[in-house]
Amino acid sequence: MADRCLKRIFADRSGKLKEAATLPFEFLNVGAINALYNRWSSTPRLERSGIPQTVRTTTVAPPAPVSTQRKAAPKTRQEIKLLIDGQWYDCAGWAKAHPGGGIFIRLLHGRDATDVFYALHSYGPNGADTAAVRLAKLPKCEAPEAAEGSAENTFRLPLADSATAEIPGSATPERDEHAKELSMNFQEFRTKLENEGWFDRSVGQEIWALAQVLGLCAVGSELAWNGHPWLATLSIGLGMEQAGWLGHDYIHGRGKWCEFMRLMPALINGHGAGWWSEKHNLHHCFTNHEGLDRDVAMEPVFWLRSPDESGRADHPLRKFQHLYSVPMLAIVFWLWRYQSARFFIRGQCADGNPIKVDWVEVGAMVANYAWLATLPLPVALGSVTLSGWLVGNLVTATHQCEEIMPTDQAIGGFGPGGKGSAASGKTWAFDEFVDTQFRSTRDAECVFGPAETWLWGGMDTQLEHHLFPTMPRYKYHKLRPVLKKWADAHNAGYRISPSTTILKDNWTTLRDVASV
Ligand code: HEM
Repeated sequence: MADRCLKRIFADRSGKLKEAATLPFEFLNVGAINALYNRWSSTPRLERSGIPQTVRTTTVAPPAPVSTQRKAAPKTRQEIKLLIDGQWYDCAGWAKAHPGGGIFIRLLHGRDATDVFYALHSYGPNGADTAAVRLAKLPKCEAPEAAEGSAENTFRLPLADSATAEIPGSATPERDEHAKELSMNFQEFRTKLENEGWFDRSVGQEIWALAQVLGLCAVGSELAWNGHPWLATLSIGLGMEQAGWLGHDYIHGRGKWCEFMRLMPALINGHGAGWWSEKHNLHHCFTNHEGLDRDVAMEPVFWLRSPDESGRADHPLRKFQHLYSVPMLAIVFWLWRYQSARFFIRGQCADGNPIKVDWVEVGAMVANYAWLATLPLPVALGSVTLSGWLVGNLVTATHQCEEIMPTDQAIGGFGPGGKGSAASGKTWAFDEFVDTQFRSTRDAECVFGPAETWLWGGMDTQLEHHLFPTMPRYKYHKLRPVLKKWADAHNAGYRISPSTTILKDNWTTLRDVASV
């Protein structure tokens, strides 16, 4: 583990990685300490998942300038290279087959993707190891060539040398340096949590969570069929709301159980896992980065930065956004239904590449509409509206009032040639993953007791979730003090506010931007 971190830090500028394990003590020239360190350095992650770790050799190959210098854009459209655990991988072929969609791989070209890889994938300790096995089979390669002076030379690795790199986006040299250190320490923290079993799922908790959703929907349906529309709407609405949070947990989760349960959101809410995963994971990888995170890209309906600040064209709606924001969020689940259906009908993912239609999921969505059709119309309409309104208000509250990161404007949002499409042939600039999470969200302290915590469905531990998306959500509250302690020790900037404050800050942000 430490090995992996050190390889990333101590790659030298000539492009050769030195014997990473000895490096931290090299300047002290104390051989005994080096020997001890070598003996004690922990097993790398791929080895722990049963995969031989070819990266961990005495002479680390290939030469990988994790530098630090600014790099050139890829020579050809096909060149896609990612750095994971100190090893460069040629991902040009893999991008086309990547189960999460090619967009994620292409956007990370030329960058250290270690943190985001372990955050999202199955790699052993979190229920499966498919992604780690796949990674070990990818062709290894050398780093993208540096070409100083090139007009395309506009990007940096996330762990760039702050003294020399030109840093686009919202990062500054000081912040970049801090982000680099944080990333290194975070990997050790993650390993510690893995070893302590934080990623293990509990059968009892899984059954209880599912029983609540099914119970509320079943009771609600019974009430609806027996002439109690108000109670039925409340019961089904809450069931759908809880299904939203539970589906979120399943889709992030790894392993057979979560994989199987990915159908649940389609069955209860008509939301497709494929569509949602792509949208939501863009939010996870590039949190609060304008142009990529669609959770903060809602103009002209919601403006999080004024046109003066963002340089984008204004719209008359902006002046009223704080007035309509809270009621308008009632359309969220309707919108997600529409977008899920459109995903299949268009057969395309965000970067325009064709998707493989999951017919079982389509069947589950059809079953959902069949169930709704058996309910009285006001109950069906009311339940979807109520659940979407609750989810919409809680989801937006945890990010909208936080720092918005103006990504390299050249990404151009989702317009033509933007979003890291194959045609763009360029490497993008993002802020570092771990640091971004601390800057882009905070935890909420529920002030109205357990009922409110239940309604938040885990979103009140938003920071824990963003750092460890594959961890079961019922572990997050216990993790909170542990994370806080770690964050304080590393000056990471852990933040928490009463839930009422967060909701108010969210609304105030909209009002302030409206009044500019
Ligand atoms: C280059 C090495 C990579 C390999 C071998 C790889 C492999 C995989 C595999 C096997 C899956 C299926 C789910 C799983 O088993 O975890 C997956 C899903 C996914 N990957 Fe990757 N991946 C790579 C890089 C990346 C990167 C750098 C990102 C993000 C920037 C990313 C984002 C995703 C997303 C969003 C999903 C979908 C998750 C879901 O459906 O819930 N992948 N990847």
